Amino acid sequence: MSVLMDVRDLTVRFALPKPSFFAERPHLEAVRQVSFQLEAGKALGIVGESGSGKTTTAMAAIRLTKAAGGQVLFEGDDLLELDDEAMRQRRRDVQLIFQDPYSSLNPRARVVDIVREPMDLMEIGTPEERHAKVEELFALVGLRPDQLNLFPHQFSGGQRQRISIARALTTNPKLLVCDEPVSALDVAIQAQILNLLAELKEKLGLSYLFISHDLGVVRHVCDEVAVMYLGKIVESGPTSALFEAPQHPYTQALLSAAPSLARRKSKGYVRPLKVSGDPPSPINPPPGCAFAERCPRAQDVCRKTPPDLVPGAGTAVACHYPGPADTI
Ligand SMILES: Nc1ncnc2c1ncn2[C@@H]1O[C@H](COP(=O)(O)OP(=O)(O)OP(=O)(O)O)[C@@H](O)[C@H]1O
Repeated sequence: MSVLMDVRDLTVRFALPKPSFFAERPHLEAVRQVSFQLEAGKALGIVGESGSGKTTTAMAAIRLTKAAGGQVLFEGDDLLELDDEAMRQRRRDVQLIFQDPYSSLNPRARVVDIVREPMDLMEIGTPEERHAKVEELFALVGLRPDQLNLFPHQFSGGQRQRISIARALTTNPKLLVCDEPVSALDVAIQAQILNLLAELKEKLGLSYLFISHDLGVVRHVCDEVAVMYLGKIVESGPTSALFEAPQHPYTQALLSAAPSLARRKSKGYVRPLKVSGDPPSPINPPPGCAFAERCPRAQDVCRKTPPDLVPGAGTAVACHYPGPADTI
């Protein structure tokens, strides 16, 4: 298997407003030396609580957010170093699917034009070829040809996500970055869209960077999973190893809080996380392991020394005391 994307020590800092004229400008380190590899034709899920840095990692990896450091080798080219023209060419290889198909489609345009637009902007093919491609993709994502001239409001949420997927596929991308692609949809529709994404991955040999706070969703689609906590990957590995034998106490807490589909469907259900407290502030991250304050296994070393991400038999884990859940 060949590596499509090799991310090394990716770091992203955001400047925050100055608290006073004389004070130094504070920074928030949203992504802290994150490294991962994505193989061609595979899906890597990035999971974690809100604010853990999932979206910023993905956006920095495809240069839509500025990185403060690191490398992103995409088929060997460092995306962070490419000049504008080379990056423009590379943009065809990477497309995005957003959470909210309601707001990401222009309400005043017919869907045929919405889907064709990336090819128009990137001057791909003749007008006839572009139209034929739209028709082909419409069928591929499960929409009917007689729906081509309708407007977005004439479609359901799931159908609108199908339109977004068709649009993303017009440039024949190698990588789709899917940022919470089913979070805005009813649970019953979520499965249909996840199945479609899994099917397209096989048919087209696509790779996915798949961002979700929902482990159940990631399990459906991803070959590998990386768990983020306060801007760092704390555990990563093949999906089966991560779900069956998680080694990091934070992954174990996330998994034990992941509800069954039936519970998620029940009205008013709020997902609990079986650890107390909140993550520390990313403005002043603690010197040791960021999870130490919430961790049932934490010892002195955890509060002082940050653990490295170390490969193990199943997953790679950044913890001074990794081990199965029943050791908590
Ligand atoms: N433009 C920005 N300026 C300042 N801080 C930001 C900016 N964008 C994100 N952050 C901060 O960076 C951290 C990571 O945010 P990010 O959106 O990547 O997390 P996430 O895991 O994707 O969360 P969510 O699931 O809520 O989107 C958070 O502390 C967030 O407040």
